[in-house]
Amino acid sequence: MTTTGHELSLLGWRDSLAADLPGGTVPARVARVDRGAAEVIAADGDHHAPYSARLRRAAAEDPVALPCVGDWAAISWLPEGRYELRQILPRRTALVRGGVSRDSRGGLSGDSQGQVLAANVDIVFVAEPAMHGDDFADLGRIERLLALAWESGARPVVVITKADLLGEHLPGLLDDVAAAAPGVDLHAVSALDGEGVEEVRAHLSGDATAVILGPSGAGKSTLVNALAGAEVMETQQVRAVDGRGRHTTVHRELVPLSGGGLVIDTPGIRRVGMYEMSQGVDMVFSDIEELSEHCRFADCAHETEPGCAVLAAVEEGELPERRLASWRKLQREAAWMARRGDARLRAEETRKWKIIHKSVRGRSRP
Ligand SMILES: Nc1nc2c(ncn2[C@@H]2O[C@H](COP(=O)(O)OP(=O)(O)OP(=O)(O)O)[C@@H](O)[C@H]2O)c(=O)[nH]1
Ligand SMILES: [Zn+2]
Repeated sequence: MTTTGHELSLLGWRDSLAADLPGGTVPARVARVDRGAAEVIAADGDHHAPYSARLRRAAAEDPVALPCVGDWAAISWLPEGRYELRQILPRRTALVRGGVSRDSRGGLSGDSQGQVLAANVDIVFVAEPAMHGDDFADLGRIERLLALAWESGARPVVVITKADLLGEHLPGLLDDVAAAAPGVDLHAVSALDGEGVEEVRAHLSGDATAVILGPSGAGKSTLVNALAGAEVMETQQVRAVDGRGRHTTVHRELVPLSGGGLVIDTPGIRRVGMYEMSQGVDMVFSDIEELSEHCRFADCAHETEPGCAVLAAVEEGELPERRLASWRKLQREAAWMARRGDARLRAEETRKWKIIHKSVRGRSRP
């Protein structure tokens, strides 16, 4: 490899990926995707890299094969004087949208609705404002985003933003949030006075990649700017000179931070609410899962069953009623997503059979 390992490691490169790099290619990290091409960051600079014909064919079969922000890609320099994105390297983690399902080996496949939104993400910051209008932080929304985060394979971290708006009530709120997010690191930040920003940044030390999920107005862009120590979100137009001396303007959704680490901030991820999340829900509500082991009936739904340890915990004030309601809601939603996924798989099977039948019929005709 002709690239300098040092710079690549700042982009989150892992040496284990080198084995999957085809000959004649160099690695580059996808900073943004457009139809049929990606903006990538390589050791020698930023490049525009249209997809190879083979990659386009693979993506037409399965949209999960499409590059997404955060992917590591193998790019090659073509004789006609441009880069081509030949293939993507195996993903460590993937944030996916509904329509994508995981097979038993953990591989992904998707229908036309399916999409991988970000790849190789280590940390999901779940941002929730301490105050949103006149309301306090929404614990149910935190639980939902945590489920999505766990599902991706990345580690969630809860960030309560706009902490300055709460004053003396902050510790009380943080207690409630901690109860809604067992086993998850929790930080309160105020971008106004810089409070807590260093603690958040510490999660990114080295080469970790993070995404920020949270409602509109949570202060996500403000936080990214605080982490970057610059107005990256407003001034995303980065002029760069590529290896061949041409100037390209790159609008990045993957932002390398000067102090190490990278943050992904994309409109697509912000807007999306539909992911597969049944395993994620179990992770978020690990306290309820634990309690349910003490229910009299193994298949207890914690509704009206006698000897229900979950209902008993609510009764005794150990488990907030709100949290049980939130679990029910997300369970229902996850079950709905799963059924939808099953229906999709069945439809896909039927379609394949029809094609096979057609070709068989076609062959048997004289
Ligand atoms: N008081 C206070 N206000 C903040 C803080 N952080 C952000 N804000 C304000 O909250 C508003 C929304 O901030 P943004 O960073 O644009 O929020 P966002 O989450 O990126 O919003 P979308 O782009 O709509 O998703 C802006 O007016 C910010 O100035 C904070 O720590 N304290
Ligand atoms: Zn029960």
